[in-house]
Amino acid sequence: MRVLTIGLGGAGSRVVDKLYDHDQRSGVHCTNAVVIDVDPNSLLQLPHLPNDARIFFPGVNITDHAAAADLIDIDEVMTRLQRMDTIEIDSILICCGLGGSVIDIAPFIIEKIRVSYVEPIFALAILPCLGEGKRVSAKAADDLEMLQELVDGVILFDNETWSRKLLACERPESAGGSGRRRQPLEAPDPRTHYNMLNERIARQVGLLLRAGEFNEGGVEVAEVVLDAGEVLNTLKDGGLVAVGYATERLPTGLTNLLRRRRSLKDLIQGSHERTARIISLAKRAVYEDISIPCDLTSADKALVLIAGPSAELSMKGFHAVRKWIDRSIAGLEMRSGDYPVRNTAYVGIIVVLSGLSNIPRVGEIQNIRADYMLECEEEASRAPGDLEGDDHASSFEVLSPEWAEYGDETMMEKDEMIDMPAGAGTRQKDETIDISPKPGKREEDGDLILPPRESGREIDLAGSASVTSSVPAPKNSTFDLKGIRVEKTAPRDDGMSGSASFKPVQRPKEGALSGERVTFGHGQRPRDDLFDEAGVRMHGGVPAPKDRLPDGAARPGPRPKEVEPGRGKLRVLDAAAREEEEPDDGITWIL
Ligand SMILES: Nc1nc2c(ncn2[C@@H]2O[C@H](COP(=O)(O)OP(=O)(O)OP(=O)(O)O)[C@@H](O)[C@H]2O)c(=O)[nH]1
Repeated sequence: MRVLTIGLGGAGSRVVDKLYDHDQRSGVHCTNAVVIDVDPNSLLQLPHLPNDARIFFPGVNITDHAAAADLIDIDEVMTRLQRMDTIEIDSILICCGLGGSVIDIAPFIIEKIRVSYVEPIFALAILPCLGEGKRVSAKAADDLEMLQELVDGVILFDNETWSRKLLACERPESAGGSGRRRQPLEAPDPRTHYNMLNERIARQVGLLLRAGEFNEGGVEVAEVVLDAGEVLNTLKDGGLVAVGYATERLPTGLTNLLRRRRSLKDLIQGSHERTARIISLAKRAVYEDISIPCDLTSADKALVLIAGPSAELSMKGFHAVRKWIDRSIAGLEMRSGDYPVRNTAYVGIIVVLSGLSNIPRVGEIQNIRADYMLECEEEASRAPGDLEGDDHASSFEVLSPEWAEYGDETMMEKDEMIDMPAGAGTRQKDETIDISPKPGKREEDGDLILPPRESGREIDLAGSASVTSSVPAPKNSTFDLKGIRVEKTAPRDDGMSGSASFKPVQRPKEGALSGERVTFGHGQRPRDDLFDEAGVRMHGGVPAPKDRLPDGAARPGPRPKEVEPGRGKLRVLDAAAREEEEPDDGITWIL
């Protein structure tokens, strides 16, 4: 699908930068990108976007993050958008971090975009970590509700879940793969940490955006598997959306080659392995490697896409997965396709669940908001006038000294990014600072020039002044301490535990979909013939369907057409080099 991606604020800009990078490397070129921010350092540090894709609105006092949205001139943004070549786009994707300040311009921008564009607008929204404090979570809950009303679908990514995953665990790369393990991640700096999260987002969402597109070596593309319309229809009117994405490295090496050639028995065995691999990948995509943990049975629509070398794409496994998802979701719309990719060492699967009504983390931030509002009211009744100060404190009290130190370092680094005239340390108050992110930048310099200050105060470009002073620390530094949960100062236990109502996501018992011959337990599923067609049966550990889960009689009306898997071929460039670059689960189809 051809998409115009718009990044708002630090998180949105960095995510769009990553999406753009993946798109360029894939050779598909289906992404137009533009990012908007009031923090010059955040824009300067984006490694991939061209300069004219960065829109900077300088503020009089950029540490006043509450006013970030006031600084942005929506008409100027629209003019820039209209200058872009967006004639062929299928949709618009607004990327943003919930709980930030630049997201406040979303309603104004979306309103204007609706006037000028007919394409559907989606949002890719990032939920903050719990450790960022109750105030951020509370604002995130507000922001999410605001977005839901404005756009056609909100794809969610949860920083909390993925931060834990990336930081804490060391788990096998894959059950049947080469056995490589992820390295445990120790004490990452915020930049690396966000970079890892953004890489994950770009893989999950980027591939979905490219699902119906092919690279320029189009002659090798035999057939479209899932076109943009299928992806759009899954996301559209979808409310909240989660994207699951799991990959597995295929066994390689001489032993594997010999084993394959040995006998017919091995061939049959190989076929079983391929089936089991697809099924176990689907399980992982839905229950583990999903952008935000959710209840599969509360989804309205689903889309399944498997990809990898065509010889490794077991149709039996694919059909089993399709049936499983189709029977599990509450709604009626199910789309699927396969996506043969040459020269890749990975098999992967994407599962999109949309129209989700049960997402524990969303419930959690809503509860935190209620809790936080109560606290604010109590605070206000105790000491009216002090609330604002406390408010600021609540966002920063969770920061440990190490991170605070890092924050200062980061800000110093950010200062270094700014190209200041000689003698910057003693610069005059009216000096104009020209920040040129990259040599060669010509056209858009106007956006990256801070205006002279009127008052005698110096502009604090990095927003670092208030961190070390008695003034509350600034919130809009590029890599501030957000996203990192520090147990020591996390919100009060009682506050959190009282309010967070986690409904555990239903999971099947291990082995439920572990292979070809799996059987149903008693009373768990509405129908016993679930996987009959594919010769696969399920154990009883699969999540029991909710009331709305369809059984034969409960599904009214005609079923929508289910997409039959097609066959397409995507040329993969330099797969070996990509393997070097992406030692974890980087499937080479992104090239
Ligand atoms: N995944 C990811 N999340 C981020 C990143 N940067 C920030 N976030 C999250 O997004 C939320 C909003 O942060 P930003 O987008 O930087 O905020 P902003 O809109 O630029 O404005 P300020 O709040 O003034 O910084 C934060 O609370 C973090 O949880 C990033 O690079 N990747």
